[in-house]
Amino acid sequence: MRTPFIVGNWKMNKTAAEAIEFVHAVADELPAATKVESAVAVSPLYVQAMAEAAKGSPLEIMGENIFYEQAGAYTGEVSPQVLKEVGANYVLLGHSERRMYFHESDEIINRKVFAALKAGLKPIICCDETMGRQAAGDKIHWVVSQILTDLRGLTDEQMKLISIAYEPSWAIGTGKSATAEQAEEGCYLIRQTVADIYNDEIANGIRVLYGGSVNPSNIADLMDRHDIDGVLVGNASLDPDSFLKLVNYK
Ligand SMILES: O=C(CO)COP(=O)(O)O
Repeated sequence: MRTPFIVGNWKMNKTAAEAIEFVHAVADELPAATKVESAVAVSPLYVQAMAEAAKGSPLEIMGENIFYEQAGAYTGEVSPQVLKEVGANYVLLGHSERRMYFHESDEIINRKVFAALKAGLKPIICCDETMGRQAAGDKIHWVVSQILTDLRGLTDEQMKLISIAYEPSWAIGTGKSATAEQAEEGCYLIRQTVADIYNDEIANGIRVLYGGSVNPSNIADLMDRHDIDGVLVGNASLDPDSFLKLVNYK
C-alpha cells in the first residue's frame, strides 16, 4: 500500500517570516503521516527555521535542489549533507524550471540522485513533458528517456527511497491541469518503465506523483486514480488554507 504524498513546491516565493507563519497555521491541522504524508519544498535559506517550527508535526520540510557533491569549491551551491543536517529528509530533483533555466541535464540529475542518497535525503525526481515533443511523435517517449538516465545505476534498495513526479510543462503554472486521464497515463508510463528496468515489486512500491495546476478542486479526481500516489503543487500550496484542503482531499 502506497501512502498518499501531498507535496508543495514553493519555488522562489515567501519571505522567511511568512514561511514560519505558514508552519504555525498548518502544523496542528495535518493528518498523521501514516495516513497522508505532507511536505513543502522551500528555499534552503529557511529550511532549518521551518524544520524547527514544524518539530512534532507531520509536516516535512524539503529542499528544492542540491548540488552533486557534498562539499568543496562550488560557490553558491547547496550541499546535500548540510540540507540533511538542518532538517530536510526529502529533496526535489530535476524540476522542469531547473532543467529550463539552469540547463540541468539528465546526467547531472543522475549525479544529484546519488548525492542525495549519500546524504540520507530521499529524492523526488521530476520529469517533464512538452506538447511539442509529443506532437513531434518522439520514438522513445520523452518521459521514458529522462527517467532511464535519471535512475541509471540505482540498486533495488535505493529505488525504495525514490519517488517520481510527472509534470507536463504545459500544465505548470498555467491553470490548465492535465485531465485525470492524461495525468494517470503519464504516471502509469513511469511505473511501467520502472517495472521494465527493475521489476513489478519495485514498480508497485514506488510513489508516482502528478504536478501541474493541481488545486483543492481537482485534487480528489486525480488522487482517485490507481497510478497517481500524490501531487506536487506550486501556486495552490502557498496559502495555508489551500494547503490544508489539499492534504485533506478525501
Ligand atoms: O511546478 C509545479 C510543482 O512542482 C506545479 O506548479 P503549479 O501547481 O503552480 O502549476
